[in-house]
Amino acid sequence: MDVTPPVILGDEPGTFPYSVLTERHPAIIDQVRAALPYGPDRQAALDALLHDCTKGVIEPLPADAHDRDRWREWGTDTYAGRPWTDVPWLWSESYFYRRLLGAVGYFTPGTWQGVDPFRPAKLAELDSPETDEELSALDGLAALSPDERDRALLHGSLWGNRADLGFRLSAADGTAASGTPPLVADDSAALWSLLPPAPAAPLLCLIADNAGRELIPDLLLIAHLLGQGRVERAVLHVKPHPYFVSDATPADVLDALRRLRTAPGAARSYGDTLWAALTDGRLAVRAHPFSCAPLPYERMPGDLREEWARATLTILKGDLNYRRLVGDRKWPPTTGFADVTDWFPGPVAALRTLKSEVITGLDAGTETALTAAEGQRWRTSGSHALIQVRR
Ligand SMILES: O=P(O)(O)OC[C@@]1(O)O[C@H](CO)[C@@H](O)[C@@H]1O
Repeated sequence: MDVTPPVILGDEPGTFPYSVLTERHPAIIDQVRAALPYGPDRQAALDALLHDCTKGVIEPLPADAHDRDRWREWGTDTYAGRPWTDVPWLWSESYFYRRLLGAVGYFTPGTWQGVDPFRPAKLAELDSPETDEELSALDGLAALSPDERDRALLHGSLWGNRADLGFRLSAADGTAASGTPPLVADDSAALWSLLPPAPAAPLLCLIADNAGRELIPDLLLIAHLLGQGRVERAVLHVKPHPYFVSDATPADVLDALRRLRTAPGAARSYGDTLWAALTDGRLAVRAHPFSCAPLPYERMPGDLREEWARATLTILKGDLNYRRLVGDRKWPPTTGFADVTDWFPGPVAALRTLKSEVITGLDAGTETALTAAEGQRWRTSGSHALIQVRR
């Protein structure tokens, strides 16, 4: 008997996925219109997308789209003609961002080719006083014990996942929740045991999520692990094009590096470490097309499978990567994390704040306590976090 629970759709009014499709996506279209002075042709394309994604059905990509065939393989042949709310939520969200980039002319020769519609918001965050504060806090790390420093940098990367610009559009007061309650699952001991101080792990892969205030602590963690000799080589996976509002692209990596190297104090030396690691090849940045695929990682192509099989550890950051890792399904929360990730080609860790319904690997007591205190809100509020590891 097949006991795999159903994939999450966006078809139930009152649920978080439904609100993303019917409220968040229109709000993102407005945000994009306000961010850059798109001309009448682009405004009309955005009008058409707004109509399509709220009142229309899924349309295939135009015949001349460079990635039309890729998207046919990824699902447009199956889902074209269906309402956006009736297909897997993971798929419809991802397709929305592809269509948005099409509407603003990101892929077509002309003024807007290659212009990230989310860049103004990303830069504002990167240059904010909050980022200044986070960078100056690095000066205090030298006074900590090695274990405390490890923990501070790991938790910096974990909680950096709250800094998600798309998520803030939906947070009740426009900001993500503050405070850091205990983790709902914490396998950090297993994570550190995979990355002992010696011998150095030959390869760490980190699959990044958001730019700005999440990417900076991700880079700091990588610099720390390289600097400590826990890791010989690291590959940072980012998105090949703008995605889910604030997801990191190669351009965002360069912006983050610039931010670190122009900061005073310890931040600058972390930036210098990263610069040196990039130039001598100990750190590589990769932007694979599958990073923007609307599919679970279980369907990863052979080259990624091969790389992640070689890695001592692959760390996946954030909510969307978690959904893609465990499958965006209605798992009972106590389903074993190791059971749903047993197909992953090597040891894998998830560092995630909880921003959507899907969850695995909780113990029954934790689930009961969270639900008693908050109803189901703990699943989506972004105020809880986890570190889960499968060796
Ligand atoms: O992956 P991230 O940045 O942590 O979160 C992405 C997110 O904001 O977008 C989705 C809803 O659009 C949810 O999975 C989640 O809330």
